[in-house]
Amino acid sequence: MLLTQKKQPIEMNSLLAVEATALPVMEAFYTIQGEGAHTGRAAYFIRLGGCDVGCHWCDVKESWDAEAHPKLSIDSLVDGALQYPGRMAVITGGEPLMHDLTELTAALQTAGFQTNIETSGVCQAVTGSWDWICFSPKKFKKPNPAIYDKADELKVIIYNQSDFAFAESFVPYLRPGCKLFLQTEWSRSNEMLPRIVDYVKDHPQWQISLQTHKYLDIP
Ligand SMILES: C[S@@+](CC[C@H](N)C(=O)[O-])C[C@H]1O[C@@H](n2cnc3c(N)ncnc32)[C@H](O)[C@@H]1O
Ligand SMILES: Nc1nc2[nH]cc(C(=O)O)c2c(=O)[nH]1
Ligand code: SF4
Ligand SMILES: [Mg+2]
Repeated sequence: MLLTQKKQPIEMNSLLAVEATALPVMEAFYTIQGEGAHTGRAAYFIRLGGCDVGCHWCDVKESWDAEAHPKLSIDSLVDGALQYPGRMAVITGGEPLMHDLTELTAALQTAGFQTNIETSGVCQAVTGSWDWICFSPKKFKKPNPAIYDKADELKVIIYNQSDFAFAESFVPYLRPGCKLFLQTEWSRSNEMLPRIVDYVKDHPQWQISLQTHKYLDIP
């Protein structure tokens, strides 16, 4: 009886250790946020594996298969971020909300990081504690409306003319003050950027977001 009582906590501890979250990580790197409201700020990016949205123009298709990427512990991810002076972390993917991000964001915030996410909003639930949510909805899979009143920034990719109406369709559901960005799909820049310029001049509640890291030739 005594033995059983003594052993139990040890078994519980080892069980907890086994269950501690690890996440599939395609890459993690320190760079400059190239897009949206925080453009130009130093940031540590953590790109998680796994996405089933299927955007045909996605610029990081290698991220889609979660199984193709090693699972890393939360501790090692936070340690990696702490190697650099910036204290803004951007969690992206793949579709990061495919994973439960409660532990990762808690650990990053405890370590002093601002937690930002790039998401299509396609998810069962919006997990994690976020200082900034960039919601980038896609026509290819409907977002979970749970993201609407949490988004700080709406960033819609403009591939063709119908994407302007798609972008506007989300506005009524967002919080007042949510920033509104239009970003050209990279390969369609020559055709769509002049149209985005005209659109923003006519609809000044919107701003242009460019993938400035691609012009700068940085990750
Ligand atoms: C690669 S996605 C990962 C995060 C999440 N799955 C999403 O789509 O928001 C990061 C950002 O890059 C944008 N993006 C992806 N491919 C792009 C492209 N070819 N041109 C412009 N933006 C692109 C996405 O819309 C999103 O805002
Ligand atoms: N520099 C840089 N800024 C970014 N902003 C969003 C990105 C992403 O892929 O989520 C991204 C990226 O891949 N690189
Ligand atoms: S949702 Fe994001 S990661 Fe997934 S395919 Fe679309 S752009 Fe790529
Ligand atoms: Mg990118």
